[in-house]
Amino acid sequence: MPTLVKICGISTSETLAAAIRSGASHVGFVHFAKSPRHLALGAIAMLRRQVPDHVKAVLLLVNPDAPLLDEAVRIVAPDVVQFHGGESPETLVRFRAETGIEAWRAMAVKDAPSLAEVAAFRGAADRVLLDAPASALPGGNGTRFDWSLLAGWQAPLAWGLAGGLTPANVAEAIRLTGAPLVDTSSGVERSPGIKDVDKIAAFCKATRI
Ligand SMILES: O=C(O)c1ccccc1N[C@@H]1O[C@H](COP(=O)(O)O)[C@@H](O)[C@H]1O
Repeated sequence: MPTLVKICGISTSETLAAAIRSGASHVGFVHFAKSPRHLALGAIAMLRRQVPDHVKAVLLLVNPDAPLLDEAVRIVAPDVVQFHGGESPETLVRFRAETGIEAWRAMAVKDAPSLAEVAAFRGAADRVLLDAPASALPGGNGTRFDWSLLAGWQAPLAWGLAGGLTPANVAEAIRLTGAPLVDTSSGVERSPGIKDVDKIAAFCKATRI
């Protein structure tokens, strides 16, 4: 089974096309004002319309309140919403029941007990994204967690690996963790918020091991 690849924080048609051409299974758009990758919902909707059916459009939100979530879903019509804050399992259950849209939840992994918290999202999230703990931002910091924590881990639901993945380390990350999906943002950028088409291509190529 090929590893699924999500390129997140896309903000231009050019880098979106590069991700699609390079074989990404998912492309992500960030709506979070503090992020260098933040886009207005209207701008995301325009890019989203350029995503072909075989690639899934992921909308990243951080602790959205109900009106923002409703508006974002109405304007963007994403295939997936990636919740990247402290959203509860109940919030995700309600979201999925009301919209029928796939819900992912990012989880900060700092130690073994934090991995145990993933089980609370079984039946609530369609997938969890294991990411490094928050620092300047809740995510998108280019930092990785200790992948050896995943040795022998039995995933209680579908999952993906995020945090500090780059073209240079993603193959090793897949080999070590067996991640079925890898997610990168800052690892394929020239500078914060500016994606690099060559790095996107190199990242996608490096996942085919
Ligand atoms: O990318 C952002 O700016 C961002 C902002 C707020 C929450 C999450 C964000 N990004 C996500 O964080 C992980 C890891 O990113 P990185 O590869 O370490 O840069 C990934 O899921 C991003 O989509």
